[in-house]
Amino acid sequence: MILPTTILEKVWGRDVLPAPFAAPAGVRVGEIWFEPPSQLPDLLVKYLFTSEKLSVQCHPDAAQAQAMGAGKTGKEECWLVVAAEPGATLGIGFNEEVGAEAMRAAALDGSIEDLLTWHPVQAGDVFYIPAGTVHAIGPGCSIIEVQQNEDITFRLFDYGRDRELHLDEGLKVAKGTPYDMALHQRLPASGHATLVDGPKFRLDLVAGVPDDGLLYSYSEGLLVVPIAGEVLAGGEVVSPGQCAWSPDLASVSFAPHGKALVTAPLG
Ligand SMILES: O=P(O)(O)OC[C@H]1O[C@@H](O)[C@@H](O)[C@@H](O)[C@@H]1O
Repeated sequence: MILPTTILEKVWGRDVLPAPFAAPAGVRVGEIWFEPPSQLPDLLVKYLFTSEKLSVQCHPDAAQAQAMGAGKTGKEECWLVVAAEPGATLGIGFNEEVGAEAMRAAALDGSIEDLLTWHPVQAGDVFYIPAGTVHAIGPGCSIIEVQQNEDITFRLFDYGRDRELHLDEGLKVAKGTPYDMALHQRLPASGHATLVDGPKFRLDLVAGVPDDGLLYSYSEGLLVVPIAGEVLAGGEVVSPGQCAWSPDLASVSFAPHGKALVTAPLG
């Protein structure tokens, strides 16, 4: 079942999108969401298109979201950079440990931007972002994001834009630590790759036809996101730029030379 999309306009979005997407006239598209189906409500897949920096922000985990009355599951996310302009960077984690008071002061005067580690990126970079990680996506990126389906973002700093900040909530959950580079990887030139294996979801790159191990791992409902070539799911042709739900991986047909992401919730 191909999922319907919702387009979100963002101050940092783009009015010209890479194929196969097209922005409606006059709309600065920041995010395209694939609406989660009732059979699999826990995960949200989005494309992000950036022309400016996103806010410096963080997300709570489940316990924090519940304690704050802000949600149930919290939000962990994973980014796959599908295209990046030369010099594109993602701010993730801090260059050095930052204490809560120093972080508050840096968020208030904007110097938090300079305390972040700006990682140079290219197509194929993958970053898992645990709850509490302070981050800011930079301009010039097209990203596929897989996230827990809860829309809680605490903005710490927004470059003086006229948008709401959530400094007190954000500082309760923000970790003032460097990013753990063990959570970064690059897509291999060939072959399958497990990109995320918990705690909240699993995400794999399927290159060509999945092996038995992968079929076993995805024996229940999943989302499939073709990135090169089409797949067949539930009798529908699913193309790059689309996302489909399937009751299991065995019901999806992959082209021998195609590439697709598959993802399913864990726990
Ligand atoms: O608060 P802004 O800058 O609009 O960014 C909001 C966006 O941030 C990204 O890092 C992701 O977490 C997206 O899921 C989220 O929608």
